[in-house]
Amino acid sequence: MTKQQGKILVVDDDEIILLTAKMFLEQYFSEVNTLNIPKNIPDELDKQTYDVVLLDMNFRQGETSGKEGMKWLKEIISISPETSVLLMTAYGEVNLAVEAMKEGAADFIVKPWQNERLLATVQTALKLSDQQKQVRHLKSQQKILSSSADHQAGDIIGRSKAIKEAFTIINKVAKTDADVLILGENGTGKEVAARAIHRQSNRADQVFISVDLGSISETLFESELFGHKKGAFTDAKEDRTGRFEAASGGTLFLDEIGNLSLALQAKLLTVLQNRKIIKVGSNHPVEVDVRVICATNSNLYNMVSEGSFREDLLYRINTVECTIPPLRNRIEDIPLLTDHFLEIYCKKYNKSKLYLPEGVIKRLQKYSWPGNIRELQHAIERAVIMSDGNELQSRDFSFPGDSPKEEQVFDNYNLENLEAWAIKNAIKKHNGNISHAAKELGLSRGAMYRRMEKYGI
Ligand SMILES: Nc1ncnc2c1ncn2[C@@H]1O[C@H](COP(=O)(O)OP(=O)(O)OP(=O)(O)O)[C@@H](O)[C@H]1O
Repeated sequence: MTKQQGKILVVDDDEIILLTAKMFLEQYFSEVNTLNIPKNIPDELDKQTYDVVLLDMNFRQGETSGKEGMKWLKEIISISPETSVLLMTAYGEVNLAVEAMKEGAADFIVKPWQNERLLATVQTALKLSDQQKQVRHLKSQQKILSSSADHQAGDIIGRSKAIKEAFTIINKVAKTDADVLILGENGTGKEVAARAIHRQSNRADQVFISVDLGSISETLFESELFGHKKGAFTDAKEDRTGRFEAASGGTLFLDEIGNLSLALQAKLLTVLQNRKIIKVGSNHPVEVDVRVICATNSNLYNMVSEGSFREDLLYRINTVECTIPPLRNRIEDIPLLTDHFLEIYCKKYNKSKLYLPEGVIKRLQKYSWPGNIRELQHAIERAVIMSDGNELQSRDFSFPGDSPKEEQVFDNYNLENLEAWAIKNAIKKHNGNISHAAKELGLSRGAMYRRMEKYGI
């Protein structure tokens, strides 16, 4: 008979009860452990996660109040909320057991038990615990997904020779489970490419979770990626599922991998090698089944020679490399992309279809687009908002460096104008590298993006 997967813990001060329960339950469930001292419960739950705990109500000779059982019930629920607790009561203590169910126990078993009834009750409790885990998993996925929903994009648009080379790699690698490293300047569409790989993969009906490693602080890195146990640190008010676990079964996109410190690179490497995570505050490894796609705008090979990126991590993540070309090297794609964004923004701002004259397209193709497609997208959005009539004009676009307004900025010392000017020029100076520009301005990447959004850059 194949045993059902399930970890059961039986807690009772009576060794005979422990032995009988263990011998019986072990025939049906994959792991059954026992404890005769309830005060060891917290340590045991810290070591491993149990699906079901069978808990005695009284642990002292002659004691029938059930107070101790109630205390441990609350403790178990607070340490491990997804564990189903079954209380074991003596005949006549049924009222107490009902009281315990109000406190969160899944059910109760009257001692001496009938084996079939014990088996059925434990099986139901196991199912309940599985469902609770699924609900928690879905909730945390939902939370993470809704926070990244704004960044979702459609298919990769483009027909230039340069982007077709990237398509070839994407199509070849998608069906495999190989780890992929996507390289390219900021805003070229690395995340769009990662989503395209996911959509064509065997994991397409599972989640795609994206993490911007550049915006996670050093202290929160482990908790964000691997999760934490309640109480692991001051702000850990409840258990938290990390991105690796939430992405299990699907694809995890690690953006800006070049921004990780050497210490965090070592932690990430261990997880990528073992495919197991350990939550902060726990010492119990959890297996994760994720396909990892990394991206960066940094030159990781240079970083390896400078000693700021681990060579072993680079070779762990770059099984296949795919470079997304900058927009200035694929100007043939500009008409397609502008059409695409015009459609989106005309709809968004309730404008009737806008036309882009040939001359304006040529002007757009002459510009170097240091912020790549993201910059083009913002430029079109701003032009749609500014436009009158059904045609966009060159004046509806403002290109840093060629606008006479640039000089006027200093006429009135308006701080917002000055800030927008500084941001645009820092991006230009660093050839579209947002991280480097943000560093020069003394901003985090997150703060930089918020300001770019604000000023429509
Ligand atoms: N080929 C494309 N077709 C349509 N939209 C695109 C394309 N490539 C990029 N975009 C859009 O451009 C913006 C930037 O894309 P994305 O976030 O994928 O770039 P990135 O290279 O990952 O940027 P970063 O390096 O800053 O993280 C997004 O809004 C995305 O929808």
